[in-house]
Amino acid sequence: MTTEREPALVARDIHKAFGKHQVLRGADLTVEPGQLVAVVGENGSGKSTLLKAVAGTLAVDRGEVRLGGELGYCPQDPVLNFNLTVDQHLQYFAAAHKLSSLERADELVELLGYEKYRETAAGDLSGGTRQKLNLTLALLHDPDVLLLDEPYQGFDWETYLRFWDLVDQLHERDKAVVVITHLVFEQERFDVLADLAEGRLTPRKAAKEHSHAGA
Ligand SMILES: Nc1ncnc2c1ncn2[C@@H]1O[C@H](COP(=O)(O)OP(=O)(O)OP(=O)(O)O)[C@@H](O)[C@H]1O
Repeated sequence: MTTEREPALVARDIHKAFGKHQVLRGADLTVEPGQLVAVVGENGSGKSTLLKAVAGTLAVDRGEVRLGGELGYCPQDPVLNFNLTVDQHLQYFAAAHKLSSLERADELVELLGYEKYRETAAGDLSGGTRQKLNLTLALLHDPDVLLLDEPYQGFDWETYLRFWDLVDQLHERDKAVVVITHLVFEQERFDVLADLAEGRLTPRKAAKEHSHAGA
């Protein structure tokens, strides 16, 4: 018996212009729980604009977004307070999400390998470490839908591989994950590639084996 589930994310007919520049012109995206989706497209095609629109940090001109659960958004530019330490960021975000413990934060810091910077102010961190903190903050409340805008910029190779271990774990736990990527070699990791061109998204199945097929 198959049970119909609500999509994790539905974005419909998203339009966004900056002045006369129509960047999004009716973009549609549906993501199911447990789906890993790549948004690909040329520089300037509107990928970050789309994610901001879906995350609700940018007002759209037209269109609708529906989420089937809690959202986590990791923007391209870390939004950190440079005067606060890593630990202070974790504590404030945990409080904002009303989390009773920092267990998940500890796990993520360890997995991304930046424990030794916990007492360091964000302003003194390297770009890659700031990005690790940015990603940790997006994942802290264990969201159901994750939007990641080139989340591994500045990561060294080891951290990049750990990032993918983390995404695999989320995938297995039925989280919906949308990642903006430029890297052709990693496209086989995804269930769906959504091409953004001329303001619209065209989804196509990635070449990988579909572990969820028929499940
Ligand atoms: N706040 C803004 N004001 C004016 N124009 C903007 C603004 N934000 C984005 N744009 C323009 O919208 C277009 C799409 O930008 P966006 O950053 O979404 O592209 P992208 O596909 O993510 O690019 P990249 O691959 O280079 O990261 C670009 O032409 C950009 O200059």
